[in-house]
Amino acid sequence: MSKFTLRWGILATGGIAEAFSRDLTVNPETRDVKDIKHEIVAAASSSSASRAGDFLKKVGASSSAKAYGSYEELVADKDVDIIYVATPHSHHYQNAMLCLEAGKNVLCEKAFTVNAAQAKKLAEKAKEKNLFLMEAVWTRYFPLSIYVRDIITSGKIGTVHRTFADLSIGAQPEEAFDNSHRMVNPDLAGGALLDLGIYALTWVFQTLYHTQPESARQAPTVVSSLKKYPTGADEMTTMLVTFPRSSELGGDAHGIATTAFRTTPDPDGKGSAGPAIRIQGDKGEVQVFHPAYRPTKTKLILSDGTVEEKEFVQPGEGHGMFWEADECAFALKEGRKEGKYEGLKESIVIMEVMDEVRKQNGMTYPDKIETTEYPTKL
Ligand SMILES: NC(=O)C1=CN([C@@H]2O[C@H](COP(=O)(O)OP(=O)(O)OC[C@H]3O[C@@H](n4cnc5c(N)ncnc54)[C@H](OP(=O)(O)O)[C@@H]3O)[C@@H](O)[C@H]2O)C=CC1
Ligand SMILES: O=C1OC[C@@H](O)[C@H](O)[C@H]1O
Repeated sequence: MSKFTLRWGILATGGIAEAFSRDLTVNPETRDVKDIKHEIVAAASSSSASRAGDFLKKVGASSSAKAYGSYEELVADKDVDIIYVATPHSHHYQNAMLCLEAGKNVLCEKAFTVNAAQAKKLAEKAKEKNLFLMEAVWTRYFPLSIYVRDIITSGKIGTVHRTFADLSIGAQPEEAFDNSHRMVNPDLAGGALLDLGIYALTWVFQTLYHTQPESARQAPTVVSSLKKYPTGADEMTTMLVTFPRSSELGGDAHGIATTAFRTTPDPDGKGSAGPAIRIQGDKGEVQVFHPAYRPTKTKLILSDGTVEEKEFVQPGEGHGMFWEADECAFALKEGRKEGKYEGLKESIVIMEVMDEVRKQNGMTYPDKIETTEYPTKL
């Protein structure tokens, strides 16, 4: 069988660019995916071509892959089908727009942009240019997430009324990050909300919004509380998200999404504290264990006494980012322009929730990273 080959360009050479690129080099057959292939054909570093070259060697790309010392050169490469944007959140809008303007399909790291206005502009540009664009929320594409969503849509736990989701990391930020680190630096759109809260929201949205019939999906309202870190970014944020639903679908549903640096839902690293995510229906609940971004364990508990625990062992080598990469390949092969398990409308609604949370709590970022002006030099 001839395989569809997706030729990747990697924009930036930091931590997640490395993890993602290594996953691209894992043979898809090790996860039973037979009809697509990934190839890294180029990488670019904003600092130097030699850094990009070292990166390509480190991740095991082919020796023919090209190394660029600017993102502009990468987007001009005719051999690149899709670009993975792996810069800090502050830069996603400018970098993704650069790719789209150059006619490239894009997979852009989370949080998609700094605000919803930027996300909308990217979506419009992708549509205008007939290009694929997806937020890289890798968790949505895990077999575990597909299993949980199937439980919900099959009605096994009845009507789902509420989801609790916590992604907190149990780190002392003063020790873990200096003030210029992207996790806490407002110039890089740092803070728990955009970096980690997005995963708590992912669980709330994929269980209370995405699992609804498309015509019934309505943007939620939110009330929130946010605690700031001395840099001005947030270190702890909690959101109560209410999804309006008709009475036939069970009436309103509540999502409680929370995130923090200093605490963790898994203090002993063994799950003794219980699940990080609880999806509650009127016939039972599904629990998902920490960490919300890369969970491997679930527990289904039904009111008839059924208890089913499941472990999702990662097939073969790799980190698990290949599932979202595969989705990009399938989408391009099939001519789809958006991700199957989180389209652009949903990414925008989630950005709107985060905008509202920041507004309610007076958390702003510098104008130059909130702007939709393109190009803007950062
Ligand atoms: N899906 C996931 O599990 C994860 C996702 N992420 C997301 O990936 C993105 C990048 O995170 P991560 O890889 O940890 O970050 P790093 O700081 O490790 O890397 C970011 C890279 O972006 C480039 N860059 C361009 N401009 C800047 C700038 N002004 N400051 C810093 N870096 C810059 C640099 O590459 P170069 O010099 O080559 O241009 C740098 O190496 C974030 O949006 C984050 O939310 C992060 C971790 C996990
Ligand atoms: O996306 C992420 O997931 C894992 C976390 O450790 C990281 O900070 C975050 O960016």
